[in-house]
Amino acid sequence: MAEGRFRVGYALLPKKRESFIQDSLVALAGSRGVDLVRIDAGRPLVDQGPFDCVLHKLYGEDWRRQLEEFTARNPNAVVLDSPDAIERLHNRISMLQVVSELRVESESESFGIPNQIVIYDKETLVDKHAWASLKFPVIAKPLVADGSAKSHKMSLVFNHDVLHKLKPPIVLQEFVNHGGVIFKVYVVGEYVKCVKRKSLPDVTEEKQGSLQGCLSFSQVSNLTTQEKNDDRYYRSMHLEDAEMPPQSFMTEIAKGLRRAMKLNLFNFDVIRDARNGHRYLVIDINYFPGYAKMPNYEPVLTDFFCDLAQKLGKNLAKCSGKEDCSEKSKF
Ligand SMILES: O=P(O)(O)O[C@@H]1[C@@H](OP(=O)(O)O)[C@H](OP(=O)(O)O)[C@H](O)[C@H](OP(=O)(O)O)[C@H]1OP(=O)(O)O
Ligand SMILES: Nc1ncnc2c1ncn2[C@@H]1O[C@H](COP(=O)(O)OP(=O)(O)O)[C@@H](O)[C@H]1O
Ligand SMILES: [Mg+2]
Ligand SMILES: [Mg+2]
Repeated sequence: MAEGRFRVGYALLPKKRESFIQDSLVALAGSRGVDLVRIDAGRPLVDQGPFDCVLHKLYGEDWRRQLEEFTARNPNAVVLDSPDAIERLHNRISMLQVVSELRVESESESFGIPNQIVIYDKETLVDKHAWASLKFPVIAKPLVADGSAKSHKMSLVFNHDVLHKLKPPIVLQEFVNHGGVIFKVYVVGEYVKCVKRKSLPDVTEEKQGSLQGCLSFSQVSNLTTQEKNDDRYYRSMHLEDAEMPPQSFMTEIAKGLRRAMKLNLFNFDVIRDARNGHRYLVIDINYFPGYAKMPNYEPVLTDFFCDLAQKLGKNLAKCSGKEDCSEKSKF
């Protein structure tokens, strides 16, 4: 292994690779002694490398076995993050369970999750005892959150008459009015950054009465600028006017989640309850999200890799000046 260099192998799907592995990140990391090296998912992981660290967002039994074999042969290398820890985020109930168990002291702010139930079969869906505790409207979310397009398909349901149309297993979660703004809290090891995005508009009682059945949607916070420009609602919204949540409170929640989940790379979606401006609700946690959309993602990720190298006892040889000493040929 090259002396003084920290080799990070990455195994990512093409879409993620294209957004995350930007030349600007590769160059900056390289200038600080960190080489980002693509892992070929078509070849056994143990035949590739050497790697000090494996960064991944791939799933499946075969990949899990490959990581186990890699760790057995390279006990000093780090896998970011462990498949068992990531697995918790693939189920929308276990994902938010950790939030319910978290304790963070604050005199003025509080946090939690919206009321929700899980429904595994059609019979329970039409059994009114099952959803008697829920207040409509609710959002129906697929129980599985495995990154597939299907796992992001949701419905806003205004009354119980249309519940029979839904496909279990699903989570029925109370829709909480939040002023159409969602906060995304990005975590990279100890670094925490909160940003604002546009979300679903509030549902007023008047609107609820006039709306029939349910509305389907998918990945609202990822709508393109063009889509937002075309839409009357989004045009009328002024994201810049929304007040940010207290940074220290979000940081404490992030730290607690990181410790409890044993994850380094994730983000979580938070909304502020319109009925109580001091109450925050966590509605979603995502493994290895779109970091390229986080301000300054290159230095943040590079610092994270350098800190990791240091923790692993590796002294990095920095390049001098503007010289590019990353292993470019590997990309
Ligand atoms: O593609 P991007 O950059 O929009 O990132 C997606 C995330 O967007 P965000 O960073 O929160 O704005 C996205 O988060 P949201 O759905 O917006 O909460 C997911 O993390 C998504 O991963 P997956 O499909 O759940 O495995 C992420 O998708 P992948 O890139 O992992 O496919
Ligand atoms: N309980 C809720 N109350 C209000 N809006 C919600 C709620 N849950 C989700 N949303 C809206 O739906 C979007 C998608 O839901 P989310 O759980 O984040 O799924 P995904 O994993 O597809 O991002 C959120 O970004 C937010 O705009
Ligand atoms: Mg989300
Ligand atoms: Mg999600």
